[in-house]
Amino acid sequence: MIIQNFKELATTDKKKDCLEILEAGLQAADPQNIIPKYVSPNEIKMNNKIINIGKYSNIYSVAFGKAGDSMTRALNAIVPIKSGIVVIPKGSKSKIKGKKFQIFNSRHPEPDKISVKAAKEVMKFVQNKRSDEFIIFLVSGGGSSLLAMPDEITLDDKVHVTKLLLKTGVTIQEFNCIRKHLSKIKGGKLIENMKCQGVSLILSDVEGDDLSSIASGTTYMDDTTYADALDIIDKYKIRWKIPTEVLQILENGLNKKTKETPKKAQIDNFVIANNKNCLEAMQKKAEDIGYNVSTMQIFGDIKEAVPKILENISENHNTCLIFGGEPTVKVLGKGVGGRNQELVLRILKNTQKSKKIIIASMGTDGIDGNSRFAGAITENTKIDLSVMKEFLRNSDSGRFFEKQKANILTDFTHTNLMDIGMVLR
Ligand SMILES: O=C(O)C(=O)CO
Repeated sequence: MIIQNFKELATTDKKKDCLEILEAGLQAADPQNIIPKYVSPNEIKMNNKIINIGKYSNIYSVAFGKAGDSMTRALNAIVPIKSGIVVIPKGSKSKIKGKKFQIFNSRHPEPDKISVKAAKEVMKFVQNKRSDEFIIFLVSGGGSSLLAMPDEITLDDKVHVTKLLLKTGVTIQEFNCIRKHLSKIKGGKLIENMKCQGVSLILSDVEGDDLSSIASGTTYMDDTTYADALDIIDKYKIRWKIPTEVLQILENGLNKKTKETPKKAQIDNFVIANNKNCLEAMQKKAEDIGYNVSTMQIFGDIKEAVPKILENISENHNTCLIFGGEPTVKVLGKGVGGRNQELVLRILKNTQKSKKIIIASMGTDGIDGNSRFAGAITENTKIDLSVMKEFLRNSDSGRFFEKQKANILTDFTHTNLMDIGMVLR
């Protein structure tokens, strides 16, 4: 079981069903179940393409992102990896045994000195490999913050811009467009001077599996420009909050004083799993239990995502609306909580008059926003509207559900395929 407080939360049959369906989604997101589908000791098979890795003199791995440790363990169990690097978030403990892999625990969602150290090591490692050698990159969301190589700006400025963008509610594509244009490693720059061959196996946590956005396209390329980065800054009217030095870098790029990010991919980048795989596994589980299932994905502003979910809730019994994706939230107060807990609270607030339902949502990575929980599960019991509004006003949904003992606990799950949730009747 990945959900650690399953028993405590499963207080009714319906809640138990709901938790079992979530659990199926989490299992589908587990790299231990994903990597063996595509990798064998001598081959990587993907999209009708076969890469013969057996012919290289040495095989190495470089993993960065929330799933880095688990992806490496799964790969290392199949392929004879000579050595590698793993960069995962602080607090998520590596389960790798032995000394073959260098492990870095850097900060997420804002980078820290370890992110810079790890980026330098990864760059050196990649550039040192010979043409008869091969690197398997294992990429997952979170990678953008875990590897940082600020370009002509200080780490403090990079952290400042990251915090600002996180609070502004920009989309991940917009966020990473700016990050790629302030970095010496993102947007394909990591592999620009690589002499050996390689492939990138990717867990997608971005809408439409946009390769140039997942972990900032570090092993891919960039399809955005300096002009796009500045347009995003103006769209959200945050120019005045950005340090002059940072704006200068972007303006220099716009005026062609510095080179654009790479526009052509050098190696194959394959998405080996995405959020839809979780939803499919959840649908199967729910149907096996006996529910009529519908599925949908939600992206964009959480306030617009909620009405879409409400519209799709069935009035019939034994129905299950499964949703995935990743809405964005604007952080308002100094509360505790993440977008999943907030989503559950918003649905709860809007279904006070509806027949009995179970509402749940969680991050497949196990950590929702600044809370220590993955998400929340609740029944639509009557709650004072003003109380819910107050918690929402302070972005404090985590504390709201803590009081109800309704938070879902998994700890770091060592994967990241966005969010999963459902409304079950
Ligand atoms: O860029 C990142 O690190 C993300 O989480 C999105 O992939």
